[in-house]
Order: sequence, then C-alpha cells, then structure tokens
Amino acid sequence: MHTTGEPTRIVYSGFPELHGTLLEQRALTRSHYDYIRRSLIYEPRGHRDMYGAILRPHTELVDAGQAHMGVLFLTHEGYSTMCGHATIAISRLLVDCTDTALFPRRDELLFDEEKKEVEVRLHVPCGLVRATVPAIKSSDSGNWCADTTRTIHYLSVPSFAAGIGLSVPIPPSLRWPNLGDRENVIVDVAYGGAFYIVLPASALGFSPSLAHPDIAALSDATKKLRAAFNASAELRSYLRHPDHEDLQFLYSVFVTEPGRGVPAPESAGAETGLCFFADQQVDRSPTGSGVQARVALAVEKGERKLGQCWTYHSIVSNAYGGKGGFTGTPVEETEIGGRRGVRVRVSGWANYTGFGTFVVEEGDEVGGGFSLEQLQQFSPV
Ligand SMILES: O=C([O-])C1=[NH+]CCC1
Repeated sequence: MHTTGEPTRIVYSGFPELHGTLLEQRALTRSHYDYIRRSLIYEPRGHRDMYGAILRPHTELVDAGQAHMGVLFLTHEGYSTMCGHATIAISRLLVDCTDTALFPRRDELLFDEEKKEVEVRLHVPCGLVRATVPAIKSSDSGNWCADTTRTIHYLSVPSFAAGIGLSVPIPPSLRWPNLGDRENVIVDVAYGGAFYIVLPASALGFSPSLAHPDIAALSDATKKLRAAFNASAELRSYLRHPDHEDLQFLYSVFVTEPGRGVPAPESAGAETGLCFFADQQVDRSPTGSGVQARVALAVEKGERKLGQCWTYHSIVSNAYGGKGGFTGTPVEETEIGGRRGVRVRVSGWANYTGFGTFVVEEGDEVGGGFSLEQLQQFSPV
C-alpha cells in the first residue's frame, strides 16, 4: 500500500512464528530473521526508501483482548517504533481483510452502523494506537469494507515536547557548506512514538522555503546534525521515555516550513515538512508520528489548543494540490513521565498498490537483498 506516496509493504502471511511480547518479537526478528527484512526492503525487491510492516497476530495486548493486531515496522535501517503512515494503511487493510486465517480477530471488529465506521486497535512497538476507519457494508457480500470517500484517523500514544530551543554544537568535522560561520544549531526535540529533532530549514542555513528543496544537501546537513546531537550525552539525555529503553533513540530530523501548504477545510493552518528518518530515508508522506511530535511542540509552546486542527503536508501532497495531506489535532492532555503529554488525532488516507508473493531462490545470494551504498562502502574488491 502507499500513504501519500510513502510505501508500506505489509507482510500478512508466511513470516516465521514469533512468541513473547511485541518488543521481544521485534528483538527476535532483528536477531534471527533480519534476512527477511533485507530481502523485502533492499534491492532488488525494494530500494533505499522502502518501508514495510509485519502483522503480528499474537502479542501481549492482542492476546489480552486489548488490541486486534500487532505490528512490527521495517525501515531500510531496521525496526522503527511508530509509524503513522503505515498505521493508516494497515488499519484500512484490516477492515478490508475478511480472512480470519490472516486476521484472527476480524470478527471482533465492532462496526458502528450509525457513524459508519469501525475502530481498529493496533499494538505497535511504542504502545496501543486506536484507528477509526470509515466503513460501508458492501451490498453483495454483506461484508464491511473501508469507505474510500472519507479519511482514516488514529489516536496516538501520548506525545510530548522533550526539549525546546536546545543548542547543538557543530564540530568542524561535521560542518556543512550552508552552515556558514555558525557554531551551533538550535533545535526542538519531541516524541511522537519516536523521537524527532524538529527545526526550520533556515536554522540549517538553507532557504526557509520547502517549495523546491535541495534534498541531497538537506540530507547531508541533517545527517551531520543528528551525529552532532548524538555526540552529546547531555543532548541524548533528552531522549528519555518512561515506558522502555528501546524507545530512547533519535529517529529523525524533521525540516519544516510553517505556513506552506493548503489547509484542509477543518484546520486553522498548514505547514510543510521534509522528514529524514532511519538512515536518511525521505518520507513521501507527511509523517504521522512526526505530526504527533510537532503538535506536541505547538501545544507546549502555547501555539495550539486542544481541539485545534492543523494540516501537515509533504512535498508530495503539495505537488498534488494538497491531496494526501494529514491533519493533526491535540485531543486529550495526559501525563507521561512527569511531563505534559497529548494524544493527537492524525488523519490521512492509504491506497493499495498490489498484492504479491516474494521469493528468494536457494543459492540466490544477490537476490537475498543488497544495498548499493553498503556494497560501495564494504565491497571486498
Ligand atoms: O508516518 C510516519 O510516522 C512515518 N513514516 C515514515 C517514517 C515515520
């Protein structure tokens, strides 16, 4: 499937049996079955911006009846802890999937006849996400399926501003041309199911406009900024989460242009973002977990109130006149680790791109998955 152009290659059958908590299953997949991720995400089946997910029908929350399905997220680098664009895609798939062999808890979905929608509870590595999928009953089969005329939304895990106006010193070895004579860069850090650095392009020394961004140069700058941030134990101390140390890492640098993009009718404003995540993958979608982080920052700064909807665009949604933009609305204040958190309602839409079976033939080493970049760096000849 794709969500505003960002792919999610969803594994719904054939993955090895995994047991334990979802985070244990994530660790086991990374240690014992990473070859499957590489074969699906790397070339020749994927590419360096490919994204995927593995459905996990048994986790501690699913087996306790608190969730309908577990999910592991796959990037070109590894296994992320939250993904809004994939959440939107997977929740649609689960509403459309009537095969209880693939979705054992399908019959537990409660379709609201009046609102014509259904809640799908997903257990993702950062916690429980409640998606609401607009649905219609198909006249012939009598089965419910997603209503493609309305957007899907999900209610996030508690998201929070972790640090505002932090100064990141940039050592000479990590400087980039646009930095000019600046010694440091001021950033905000927020958690939206994963930790984000958020800053305007101008803070990196680039034009404030993301109308025609130099993506390669911004990728180089954000990669160096991330390295400079991670080099500081004091700055890394902002990446704290009370639930689990697996969540305590810097996932992305989000470059923003406040004010750019077409606001959705129900929103009070819009902004555009360019998300560099994992090993500098570029999100084609407006990045749901990044929306959560940015909404949490806006609330913390007193720029946004509960219930105030905002529109978030990517370069792709802007290129299509705003179609595919996400909205983000802080709907509930909560407390997390002694600080203010907000649950954010993120909306968007996903489409199918196809269904397939992937094969790796015995002895086909190249077909097992390769990354040209890694071959360049590590090839023996
Ligand atoms: O939508 C999302 O949260 C993300 N898409 C790719 C990186 C994270």
